[in-house]
Amino acid sequence: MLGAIHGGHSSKLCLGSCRAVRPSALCYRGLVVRAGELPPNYEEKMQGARDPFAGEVGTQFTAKPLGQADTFHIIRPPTGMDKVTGLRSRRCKPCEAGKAQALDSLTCESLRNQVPGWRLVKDKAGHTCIQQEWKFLNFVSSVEFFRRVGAVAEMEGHHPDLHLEDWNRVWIQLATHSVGGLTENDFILAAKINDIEISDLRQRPKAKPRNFV
Ligand SMILES: C[C@H](O)[C@H](O)[C@H]1CNC2=NC(N)=NC(=O)C2=N1
Repeated sequence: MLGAIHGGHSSKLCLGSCRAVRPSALCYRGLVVRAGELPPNYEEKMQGARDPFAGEVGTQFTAKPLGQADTFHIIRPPTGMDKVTGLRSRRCKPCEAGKAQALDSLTCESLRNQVPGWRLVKDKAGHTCIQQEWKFLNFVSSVEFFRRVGAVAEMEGHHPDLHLEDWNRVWIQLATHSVGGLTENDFILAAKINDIEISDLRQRPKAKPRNFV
């Protein structure tokens, strides 16, 4: 459960989850709100937040605590930290046609460097997309991989093009169809797809013959 946001900016990068000290109210940038009325895009602001240190709690965080004595506080990570903590921890944003712009090639190249295994290609319509290929144990494992990817895509509201041929050869293409090119959503989803556990689906390395002595 996340707590109040201490108005100050932490100079330390603090990662980890937050724990309520005593859930009585939230002090958000000096504004005390009831826990039920979380400010908008609260999760985004809490990215990389952490538990307060004992000393911080003990000293009420500073001489001038922003919340009530019994609010619970979180030291916010420095502004813009989400750019540093990586694509995997970010969320895709809904993109309506005409509102989002496709990324330029320089930006695509730098984002591509953050998603190992993916490469920039042209899809069948000639639009730039990113693609990665896999080979799985069998047809069932390939379909299970699609199921796992589908769950992440639905969670993010951003969807890949899934291809499966020769019963266990899989490739995925990612592009933002509403802009006809690549947006950050594609790289965020690519990073999350890279995080999917697939060791149970891959071809097992050929067992070496064991010498029975
Ligand atoms: C509103 C919402 O963002 C759109 O319907 C989403 C759904 N999933 C999507 N997935 C992809 N790959 N491209 C899109 O443009 C897209 N649009």
